[in-house]
Amino acid sequence: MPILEIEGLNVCYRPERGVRISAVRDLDISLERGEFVGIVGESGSGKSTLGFAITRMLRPPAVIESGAVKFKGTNILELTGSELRNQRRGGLALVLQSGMNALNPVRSISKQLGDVLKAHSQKGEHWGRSEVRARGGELLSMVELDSEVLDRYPHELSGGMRQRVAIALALSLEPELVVFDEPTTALDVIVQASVMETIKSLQRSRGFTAILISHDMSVVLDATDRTLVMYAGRVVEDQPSKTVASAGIHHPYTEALMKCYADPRADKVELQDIGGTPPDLSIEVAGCSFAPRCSFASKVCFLETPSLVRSELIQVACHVRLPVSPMAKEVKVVRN
Ligand SMILES: Nc1ncnc2c1ncn2[C@@H]1O[C@H](COP(=O)(O)OP(=O)(O)OP(=O)(O)O)[C@@H](O)[C@H]1O
Repeated sequence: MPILEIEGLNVCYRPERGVRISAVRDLDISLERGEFVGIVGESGSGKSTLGFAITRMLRPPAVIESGAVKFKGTNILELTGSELRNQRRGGLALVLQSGMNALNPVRSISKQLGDVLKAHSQKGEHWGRSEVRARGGELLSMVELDSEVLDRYPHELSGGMRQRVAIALALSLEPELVVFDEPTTALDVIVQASVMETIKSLQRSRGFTAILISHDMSVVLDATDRTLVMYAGRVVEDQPSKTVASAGIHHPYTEALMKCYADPRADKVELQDIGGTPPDLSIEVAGCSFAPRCSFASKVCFLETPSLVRSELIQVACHVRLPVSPMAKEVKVVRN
């Protein structure tokens, strides 16, 4: 059984003043145990909304309009607060972009760890000062930090150290699924690479299932087994990460994204912007959301929303690349 199954998920934001925004649309995703899956897409494509929905951390004005998020077969969207708290142990965890936001600025790291361990303690467990320090030392060493960090406050740590502490906190309850939402975006390139190495090695050694959310295609391709490309709240492509660079079939949006990133090993790099702007998610339009920016788009693309179609290991939602609609078979493909 997959560890995570998302079925027909629709999430929107309904602010008191302002328009309704449909951030995640008709999403179906399935993750096998131990997989490391990357979710990539431009700002506003719905990646974080999805990450928050998976870990049930969405707050108003976000509303889950329909769908299911099944973790080990249980729809976590139907759990009560206390059932959800019980699920956190050995369950789901979220690591956010800035370690500072995840940490309490006025409590030392050991106190914060103690808070988490006590809040989720199980029958027979006692989290006194020495137990917390022992477990804290173990967790910090897992993320390559010295145990003296236990006595520090978040403002005394560098950005990279804070992010490592946030990862240690997330792993303290031994989650089986961890969502990393832009875990290294706020860090400089060198620290970014070393924190990513730690995440990769922890994922392999501890065997948890992981989702890495990033706008950076190269980070996702380097770290993950499988890449999902999101556009305007939908998954438009699902490929094994190692074949993305060489694959013969792509969604035109993925192709455009790939042209925006530089391979640092390449002698010469030519970058192209995608052109146009992402769609206004407050307006429901027929057809493929990428069609107005797509140089291959044809009539059918403006009329029917394409669904993900499988071709061997690849899934692409595009009338032109993997046509299923009888209408799509008749259209003339326009190439630039
Ligand atoms: N609290 C909110 N209230 C209203 N709209 C929101 C809110 N949070 C996000 N949105 C909207 O939902 C859509 C998806 O946002 P989301 O943050 O999930 O995208 P993202 O791909 O994670 O972007 P980024 O990489 O910039 O974080 C966007 O149009 C965004 O403006």
